[in-house]
Amino acid sequence: MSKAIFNIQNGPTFEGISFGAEKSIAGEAVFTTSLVGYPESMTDPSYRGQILVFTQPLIGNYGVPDGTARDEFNLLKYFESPHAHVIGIVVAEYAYKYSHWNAIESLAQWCQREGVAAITGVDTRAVVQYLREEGSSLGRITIGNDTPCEYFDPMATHLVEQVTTKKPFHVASTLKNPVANIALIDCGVKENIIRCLAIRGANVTVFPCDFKIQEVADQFDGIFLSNGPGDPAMNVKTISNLRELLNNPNFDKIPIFGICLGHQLLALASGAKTTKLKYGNRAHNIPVMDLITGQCHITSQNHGYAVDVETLPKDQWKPYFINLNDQSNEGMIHLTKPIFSTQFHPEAKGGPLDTDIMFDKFFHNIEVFKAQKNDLKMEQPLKSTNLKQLNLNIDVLAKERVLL
Ligand SMILES: NC(=O)CC[C@H](N)C(=O)O
Repeated sequence: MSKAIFNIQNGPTFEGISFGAEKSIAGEAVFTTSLVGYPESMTDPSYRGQILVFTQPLIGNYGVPDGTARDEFNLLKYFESPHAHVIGIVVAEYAYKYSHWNAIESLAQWCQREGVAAITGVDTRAVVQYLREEGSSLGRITIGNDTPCEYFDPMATHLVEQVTTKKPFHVASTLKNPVANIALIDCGVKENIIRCLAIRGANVTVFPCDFKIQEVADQFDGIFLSNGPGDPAMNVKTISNLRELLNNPNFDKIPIFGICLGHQLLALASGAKTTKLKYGNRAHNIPVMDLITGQCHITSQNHGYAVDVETLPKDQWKPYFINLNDQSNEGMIHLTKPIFSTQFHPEAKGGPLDTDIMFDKFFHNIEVFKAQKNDLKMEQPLKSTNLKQLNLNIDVLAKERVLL
């Protein structure tokens, strides 16, 4: 067992014990107040490049499930992507003994295999007090007698490029008659988002982040914009593709739904701005209010940026949800088109399932769209021949994300 040191740039230093990879690292230090769900959070691509501080004091007590287990859609059953994306974790007390029916290894073993630095014995309350006062900060974990890494800001890099699928892939519905064909722009999609679409009967074709969606949108019944890491403004190509899609009157009726980064990209494509929050919202119990119905929902969240609601073009969009803790924007809805987006995560994993209804709303919009297409006799089912012209024959597409 080596000693480890957790430093915050221009801030305090904490000494502890290493229980993960024997690898010193540097990144952005952020905290989550979630009580459970460390395997899901650590494999969520949105955490790419970050050092995650858990405020839940005891971490590791239920071990880590089988990261290769698959469900009926060939999606990962327990992980949100095949690998860990956090580069380090900071905990108050690591549970050296774990027990759970589906655990196959300890958190320490998994971190060691995945190259994630981990430190235990840290007063995480003090870390959070510092980050809340001073705002998100860079941090580093130094193992043993290693020379400390230089501080490094992952937000200054294009993180989405590192996590998006390298080639399109296809997740087929298990229904004999699938209800919709959805195109998903993968900026680092969580497995459970794809599941939430597939479980409702959709075929989901997943495209790399900079894929020209405007060129194939007519083949689909709905478009989904995924979550993802980093500063949303870095995604220049994706934003310009979305802008073309939004500005093309042929696509006025196609339903679009974006979650978290997807919400931010939709806002940027519409001419709005995003800003960095002081320390972000990462938790499973954040209250948001639906500004249309006045209903309050408890939501799962993981973001460091937010849409500046004042910059939303008011002739096209209105805010949909508001965060009841810090009044930040939590979603938007188009005034005339079937498009909406949420800053929070309705797919949860982990977290409360209250806002699962957002997926139902998307499918309702799809149903309306399909009925309109029928009326106008312009139904265009997903024709693999058309996609073939783009080398996208769905029958030969990969069945899972294509990593480097
Ligand atoms: N979960 C996400 O999609 C995060 C979005 C973005 N990277 C942010 O931090 O705000």
